Amino acid sequence: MTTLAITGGQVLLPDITVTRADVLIDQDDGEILEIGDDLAADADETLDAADSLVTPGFVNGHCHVAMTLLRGYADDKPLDAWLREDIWPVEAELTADTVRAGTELGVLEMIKSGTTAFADMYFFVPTIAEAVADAGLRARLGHGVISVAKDDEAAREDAREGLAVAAEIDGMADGRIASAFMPHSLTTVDGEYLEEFVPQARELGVPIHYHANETTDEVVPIVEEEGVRPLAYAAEKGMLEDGDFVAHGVHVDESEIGLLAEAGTSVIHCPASNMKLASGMAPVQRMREAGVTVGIGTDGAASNNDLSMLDEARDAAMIGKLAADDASAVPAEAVVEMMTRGSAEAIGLDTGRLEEGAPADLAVIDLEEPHLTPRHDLVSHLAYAAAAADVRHTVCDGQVLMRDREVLTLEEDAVRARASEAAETLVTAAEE
Ligand SMILES: CSC[C@H]1O[C@@H](n2cnc3c(O)ncnc32)[C@H](O)[C@@H]1O
Ligand SMILES: [Zn+2]
Repeated sequence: MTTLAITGGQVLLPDITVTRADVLIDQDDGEILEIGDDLAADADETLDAADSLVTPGFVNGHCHVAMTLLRGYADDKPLDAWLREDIWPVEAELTADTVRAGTELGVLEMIKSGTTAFADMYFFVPTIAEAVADAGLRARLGHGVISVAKDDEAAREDAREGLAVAAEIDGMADGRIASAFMPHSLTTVDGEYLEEFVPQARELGVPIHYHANETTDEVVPIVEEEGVRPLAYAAEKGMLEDGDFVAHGVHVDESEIGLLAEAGTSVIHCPASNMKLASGMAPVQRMREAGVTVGIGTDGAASNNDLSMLDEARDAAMIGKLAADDASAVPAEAVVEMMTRGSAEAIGLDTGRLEEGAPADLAVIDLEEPHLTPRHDLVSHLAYAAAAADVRHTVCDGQVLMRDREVLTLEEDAVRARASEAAETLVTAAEE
């Protein structure tokens, strides 16, 4: 057995308290062996965590990772115009090569900001899976299915690809990669295709993930045409079951919150994207009170514009209070729970907690910074004050992915150069 000890740090436990302890990891199994005092002596390797907080790796519950290529390409528009006028035309020019370059840039940013697991909906998913496997992260990935603006055969082909990709990649990278069936949203995939393909995803045994109730533009047509709220419509189509998870959930009413809680379908809150696209304020406090599992996600880098879960945590706390008109709503403990275990449970990956027997996925945050001084409350610092640049080390599945701010699984300069070139190629192709 090869062992790694994280020594001298303050450790964030599953009950969201902090204690002084070392963490001993079995690197062969990728599991935490013990959390306690003086565990360095028997370890083969150590990572210094003095003056640092050892936290579960952050779990980004909803992303489009290769959209790093479109960071800053189109800003300051609402969702529908942004997608139709800017994003979808350029995404039509994506290739496996450009998606690989964008994914590498995205996972590099994730590792540098302490994220060890994420859920992602995009195109060229086997290529994304390979890049995630090589970088050493954990992910649940799916091909985003869209039927609008396609003829019947093209729409079916897209849905068939969604199922085939889910079957192909599930369990890759020694189980670090899982899959899901991912219809883009309830308004961009026609009901007939949902009825045909969702049961096939159930047979495959994978969860369903989709954008839901993100803007009022997505709610009104369903209410008008179907006579029910969007999540009641989703339930009719078999898309609201235990293990399923929806992104955004901004415009959900009490009846839909009840449906989510009853079904065991989770919500991934994307506060930065919701603010930037002016989509609205999700009722996070209300959903949590009703027993809905809520995780946190960045959405893509084109609507955020970064992939830092620490930024997202602060945004979630701030907008959660505003939405509830209550400064005690969505407190620091809730945010820290949502960005770790909450997201992990929502996307169905076994991670997000530091305890014996749990997967060894963690980040070490350097506390020796002016903005993290004094240290009254480290949970508060994680929710409100820590930033991506404070992450010293990142470990996933027992493997050190970043040591002393140096990423070991990717060559940073080369990744940035390839991504810049791919972004240029993509945008040029879209302009021709
Ligand atoms: C079909 S793959 C995923 C698809 O989703 C687009 N997208 C990015 N951000 C959002 C968002 O906030 N709401 C809805 N759709 C979004 C992305 O550009 C891809 O086309
Ligand atoms: Zn999204």
